[in-house]
Amino acid sequence: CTDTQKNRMEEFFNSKRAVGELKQDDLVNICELGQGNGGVVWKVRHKPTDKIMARKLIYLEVKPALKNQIIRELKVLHQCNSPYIVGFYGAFAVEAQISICMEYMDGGSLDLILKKVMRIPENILGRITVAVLRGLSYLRERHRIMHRDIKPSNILVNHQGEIKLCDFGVSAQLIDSTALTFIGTRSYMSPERLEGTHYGVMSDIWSLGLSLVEMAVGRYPIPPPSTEDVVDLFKEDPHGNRPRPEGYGSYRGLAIFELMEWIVNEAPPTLPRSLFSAEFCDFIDRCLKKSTSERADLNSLLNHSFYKRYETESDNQDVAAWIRQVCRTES
Ligand SMILES: CC1(C)CNC(=O)c2sc(Nc3ccc(I)cc3F)c(C(=O)N[C@@H]3CCCNC3)c2C1
Ligand SMILES: [Mg+2]
Repeated sequence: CTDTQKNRMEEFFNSKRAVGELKQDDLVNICELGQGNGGVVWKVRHKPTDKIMARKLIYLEVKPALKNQIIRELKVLHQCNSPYIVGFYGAFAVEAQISICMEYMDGGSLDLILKKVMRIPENILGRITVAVLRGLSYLRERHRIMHRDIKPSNILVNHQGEIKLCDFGVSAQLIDSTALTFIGTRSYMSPERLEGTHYGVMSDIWSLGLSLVEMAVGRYPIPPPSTEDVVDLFKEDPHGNRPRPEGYGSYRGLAIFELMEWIVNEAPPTLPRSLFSAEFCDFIDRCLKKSTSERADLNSLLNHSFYKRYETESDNQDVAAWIRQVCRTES
């Protein structure tokens, strides 16, 4: 943890103390930030403190007892304090709506960023990898939980160049019951999880690998684009700065079930060696091993040359500059 990171967390902690107990009537909607599967997120202002927050609304048709248990368990999020985890202000329920109020990340989520640019450059993907692995390590070491929903839309960035995780499940036993209701994008799920066998943090590693390939190539990587397709993508714009043309990379492929079958039965996607560094290609191959016994675990990835190349950066200025540039080309 660098001094800057410590100061920022101290700052957040103080602003959180000023907010105190969150109440529905204290929040004013500013604009909608996104619609996920089973949840919508609003940019809101907390009137008593004028703080800007992100408020996630989740519609959960469950018995009041279960709803109160979820709210109680969400309080664990007050203990999740890390430079790589989105800050948490509090959670409350009004009728069947659960509200989770969190730090507003003004760069948005990586799925929305990816819609603006053709692809995310390898050096930025390296910094994203460092943040995700450190976030996963924090959750495992300090809270003994895995994320369960690693994908570009759950990795958020801001103009300070910070990269943080959100939407991880803290109320474990409720997750699986509710996860079935939030079918959503099971397409980031690992083969073992799709097969319904037991899964663990190794499943998060698969999801990280798949997310990195999607952000590197610019489209969901299953079924894999032919190497020619990928080379064409890069020929058009090697630096991937141009906003993508309409329909580019939009996923017209397999239906969700065929997709799940493909993930379980076919070979995993790989990165073309001609377009990415050997370390990045190797890192991806180790994340996307279908068998969990062959797949790299968190600790070995924290010692991988691709991670090592980017973990030394102490400030976030490279990412901050890139976010500014991307947000300037407002598409
Ligand atoms: C069931 C649930 C609401 C309660 N238990 C849960 O434990 C959670 S927690 C949590 N979110 C969350 C987590 C950390 C931060 I920081 C911010 C957050 F919004 C979520 C959450 O949002 N889940 C969404 C529901 C829609 C489909 N995608 C996953 C949950 C799940
Ligand atoms: Mg989400």
